[in-house]
Amino acid sequence: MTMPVPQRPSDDPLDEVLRPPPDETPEQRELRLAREEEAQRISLAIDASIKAEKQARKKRRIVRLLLLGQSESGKSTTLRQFQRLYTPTAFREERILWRAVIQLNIVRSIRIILETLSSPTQKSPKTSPYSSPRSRARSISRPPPIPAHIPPLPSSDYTNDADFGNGDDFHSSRARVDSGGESDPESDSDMLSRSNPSSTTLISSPLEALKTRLLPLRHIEALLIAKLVPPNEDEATHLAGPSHSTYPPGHQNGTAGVSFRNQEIFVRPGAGWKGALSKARVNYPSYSGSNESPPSPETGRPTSAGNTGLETPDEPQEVLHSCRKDMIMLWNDEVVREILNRKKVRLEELPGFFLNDLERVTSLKYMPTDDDVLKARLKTVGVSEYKFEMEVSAGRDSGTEWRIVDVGGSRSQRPTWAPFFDDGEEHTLRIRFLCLIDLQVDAIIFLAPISGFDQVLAEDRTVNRLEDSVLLWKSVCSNKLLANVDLVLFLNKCDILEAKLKSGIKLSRYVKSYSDRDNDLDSVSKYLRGKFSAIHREYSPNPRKFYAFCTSVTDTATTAGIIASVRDMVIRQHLKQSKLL
Ligand SMILES: Nc1nc2c(ncn2[C@@H]2O[C@H](COP(=O)(O)OP(=O)(O)OP(=O)(O)O)[C@@H](O)[C@H]2O)c(=O)[nH]1
Ligand SMILES: [Mg+2]
Repeated sequence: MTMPVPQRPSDDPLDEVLRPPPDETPEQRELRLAREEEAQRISLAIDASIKAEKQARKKRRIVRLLLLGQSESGKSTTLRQFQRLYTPTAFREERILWRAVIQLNIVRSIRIILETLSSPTQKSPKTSPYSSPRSRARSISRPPPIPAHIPPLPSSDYTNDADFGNGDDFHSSRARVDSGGESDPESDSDMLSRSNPSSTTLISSPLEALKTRLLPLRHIEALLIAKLVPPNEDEATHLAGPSHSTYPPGHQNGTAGVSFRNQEIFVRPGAGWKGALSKARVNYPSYSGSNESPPSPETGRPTSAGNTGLETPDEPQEVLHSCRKDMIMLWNDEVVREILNRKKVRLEELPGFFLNDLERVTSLKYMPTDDDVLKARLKTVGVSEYKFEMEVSAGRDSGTEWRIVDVGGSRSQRPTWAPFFDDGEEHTLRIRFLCLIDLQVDAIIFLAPISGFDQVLAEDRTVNRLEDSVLLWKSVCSNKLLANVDLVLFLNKCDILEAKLKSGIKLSRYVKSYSDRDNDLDSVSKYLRGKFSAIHREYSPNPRKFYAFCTSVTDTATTAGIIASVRDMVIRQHLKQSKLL
């Protein structure tokens, strides 16, 4: 007699999951088999690419760096510094492409000034030096009757100097952003118009006349946006929603009635926007890398970096050139400066500031210098990897392939970092696996712009920038998946920090624990470095070295030395890891 053998449950836990459903129809079966085949194909392709990558890493040196930090922290600028140092020829050849970005940065600065002048402001003290009759008498902006109906300027990126006293270390963690105090829409117009009370028409004032003369800037702003932003990225022009234009009404073009005060033009990292510009670029056969571009044979002056067909060649530069005297007059006007000061609009500290170089950068023969390229501002969205091999001229490291991953740092962009260290969803596992384990990030450079202690995030005006950086740093340090990745901290924008401290802005006003320590660069940067170091020590899953530098990544001389140290450190780490492969 034979006994029935009981069915033993499988030892493989996946068996249960993978077993086809008992009532599967022939069509469902076919579908399932096709899906399994496709999954198998993808899996094999991934395995092949992992293998190829491993072999490549063994054969030649591939060093991978990830740049992290909040928006405007200096990630893309650091990337440009690497490119400048390691692929100088390519960097130099690309400088002309940055001219369009710089043109847009200039237009934006001028627009901020005009909007600031048109917005109502707080009551100034009776003894305000801003209303000195002498300065008014010398000013171009003497009698503009500012229309009272113009809506207030959106608050600047700077927090008010209120004591928020919420128990946190950061006074401004829930910063009140709008300028406090009593609103007095007439105080600027008082200041600007008292010397000519009879002027009533908009056009009768020098400021309004000047605004009218600057109208073409609005047109080139639209052109430049069209040129820099690919057609499928048109949300770039709608980032913050429209607000009222401060250009005089009636001027019709693509952006009529809409102000771009609050929005920033962005690009996805990678060669996309450069490609679009360079395809249209006129070649300069005799270009030798001097600071001036060679003239075009037909016109005797340089041609533009790009031509989308919307413009005559180099139209933005021609317009900027023809408006330069007015822009210079506006920026150098005493009363204008006083109003900007009073409203705490510190353009010099905003990214993409070129107003002190207007004569040079609006010249028809203008070719951006290395420093200009580093100062230009173009926001990043998405995540992208830049590969570059060191040129022979870069010295002993030539032949090493560097892969630098740049990400967009604004809050809406941070979910895109997830593949690098999110341990959440299962579908990200494979990507993380690729990025961190097999492709390996050798180090992360984390940028914390410590000059932002009195600023709020552009995308969330309730959050202090320094506090945001600290929280981000904490999450990077504590991430288990990054436990073996070296972290390098750049306490960045030290040049701006120094200027702020020198101008009398006190760190202790925003960071309570700083109390009455010296308010100078050395003391402040040491203090903040200590804070970041403590977080690193406390939150790192495993003990690891702490590398920190006080940086101004727009400064080529100091940054070259720092990048050399980082490079040596990363290569050492890389060699250590390759031995483990
Ligand atoms: N003065 C000064 N400006 C800096 C420094 N670092 C960066 N900048 C400027 O700050 C602006 C923002 O820098 P980016 O490199 O674009 O910032 P990012 O981190 O890439 O920002 P997102 O792309 O928005 O994430 C640029 O105009 C830079 O020139 C610095 O150390 N000092
Ligand atoms: Mg960027």
